[in-house]
Amino acid sequence: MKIINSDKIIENLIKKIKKNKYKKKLLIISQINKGPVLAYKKAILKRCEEFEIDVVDKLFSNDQNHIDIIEYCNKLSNIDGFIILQPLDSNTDLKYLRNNMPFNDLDGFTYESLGEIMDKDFSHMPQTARSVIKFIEYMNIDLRGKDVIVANSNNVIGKPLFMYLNSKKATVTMFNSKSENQIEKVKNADIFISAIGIANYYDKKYFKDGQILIDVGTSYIDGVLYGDIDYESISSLNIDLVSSKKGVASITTLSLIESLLYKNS
Ligand SMILES: Nc1nc(=O)c2c([nH]1)NC[C@@H]1CN(c3ccc(C(=O)N[C@@H](CCC(=O)O)C(=O)O)cc3)C=[N+]21
Repeated sequence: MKIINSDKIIENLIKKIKKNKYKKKLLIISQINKGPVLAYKKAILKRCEEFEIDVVDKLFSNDQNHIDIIEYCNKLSNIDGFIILQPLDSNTDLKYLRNNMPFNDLDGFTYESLGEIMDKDFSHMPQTARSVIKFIEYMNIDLRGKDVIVANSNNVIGKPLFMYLNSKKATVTMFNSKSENQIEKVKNADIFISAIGIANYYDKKYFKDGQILIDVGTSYIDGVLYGDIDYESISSLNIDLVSSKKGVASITTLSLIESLLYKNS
């Protein structure tokens, strides 16, 4: 098992970010202030401080909703990009927000961005999917003709990655929670990308020599980070692995900032 870590990707992203000469302002919208949302916000704020990027960190309360959010946004000026940290409160209408957010979309949120992705324009790709692509590019993987399985079917990982991989002429299978015969299917794949969020779910019986595995899962149990794949059980296989540690999650924040600085519309 060979572990591919993010060190070099991070180094290159930081170099690129430091080259930027223009002052930029990021809008972060959230409605809950704990768990993974808070963890991500703190990671973003820390990097923004490091790179002297202005931030509007706006936390809405649970009795506010999409109308309050859009009203607030329409009064703001000089925003260069936004991210809405999910989930929002269930009373906040995502559809309304996807139709009405007035700023540059950095995390594949708006219907316009989602529509572009369907049309092979990946400039507003969600950052988690973008970070998976950064690893694929870093590993120099030729996707043409490859059998790729994506174990995730949501709007920020599975569906955008499906469109991207398809555009690169891979043969893509997207799993969902009802997918059957997974062992047989995963075993026959060239590349397996997992984001199910169940610790150590995929073990040795799913894999074989020569495969490339990208584990996007991050489950915390008693403060310890686990991926979807049981690394210990596959350690003797000849596999290239992007593990959950020093993996996809470790570059999403920098990728977000890269998009803020270099993708203006
Ligand atoms: N619209 C939206 N997009 C998201 O991508 C999104 C979201 N909402 N809601 C919450 C979850 C959670 N999530 C995290 C990502 C990185 C760290 C994190 O800690 N990153 C560290 C590094 C961690 C490591 O080194 O592995 C960093 O970037 O410096 C935490 C949490 C994103 N999410």
